[in-house]
Amino acid sequence: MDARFVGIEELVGTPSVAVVVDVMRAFTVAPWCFARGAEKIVLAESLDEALTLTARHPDWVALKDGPPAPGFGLVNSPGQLRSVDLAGRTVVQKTTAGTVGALAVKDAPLVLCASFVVATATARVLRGRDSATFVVTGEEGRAEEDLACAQYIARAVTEPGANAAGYVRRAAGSGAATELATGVRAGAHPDDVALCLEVDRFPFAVRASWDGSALTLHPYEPVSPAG
Ligand SMILES: O=C(O)[C@H](CS(=O)(=O)O)OP(=O)(O)O
Ligand SMILES: [Mg+2]
Repeated sequence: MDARFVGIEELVGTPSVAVVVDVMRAFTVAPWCFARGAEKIVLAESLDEALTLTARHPDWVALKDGPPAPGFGLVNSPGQLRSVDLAGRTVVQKTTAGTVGALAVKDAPLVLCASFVVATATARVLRGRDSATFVVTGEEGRAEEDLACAQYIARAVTEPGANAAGYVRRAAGSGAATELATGVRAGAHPDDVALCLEVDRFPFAVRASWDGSALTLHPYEPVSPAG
């Protein structure tokens, strides 16, 4: 598989397959929402749009990064989310990097939102594809945690069972991990870094598709053989 690794600003045209990587924390959080029972996640373009959507749909719940804020019932923290019951709920997610990256490739025929917790499932969806564009969402395409995860997934496509340890070590040493661990990033839980570094916590991938009015995430089961 021909793998390209680009920042959001470096995207040119519409890729046929896009894998949007945000390890810390948007696309670790999204699978956690599904694990806690969420039915779908709607990606908002702005905080205002997130609040407009939840005003229109009072049973939906808005999630943003940074500190807790009025109108947002959830924060972008896997450590905080893992004890929240989201059974049947629709989550509206808006973050600084991850959701922006997914919206930047919304016209691509296949968009996957990925992190270490869904790495192998994501690789299995990609198996057999000629090419994939990995969108490295953090730090203008240079975020080490996102790049390491993207490179691991690309490798796992052609090398099932590839050892993730070196990639996880790179992510553990990233600036984002340090910021989360030292309280620089608001809305964090002490377990966030560890939860973001868990490889294959979940057996499903996460697919983004346009549902007519919004880019919406759902769990997506790979159909290719296991591995
Ligand atoms: O919530 C996060 O960890 C980040 C916040 S920021 O990029 O450091 O401002 O957002 P994300 O979109 O999940 O990378
Ligand atoms: Mg990030």
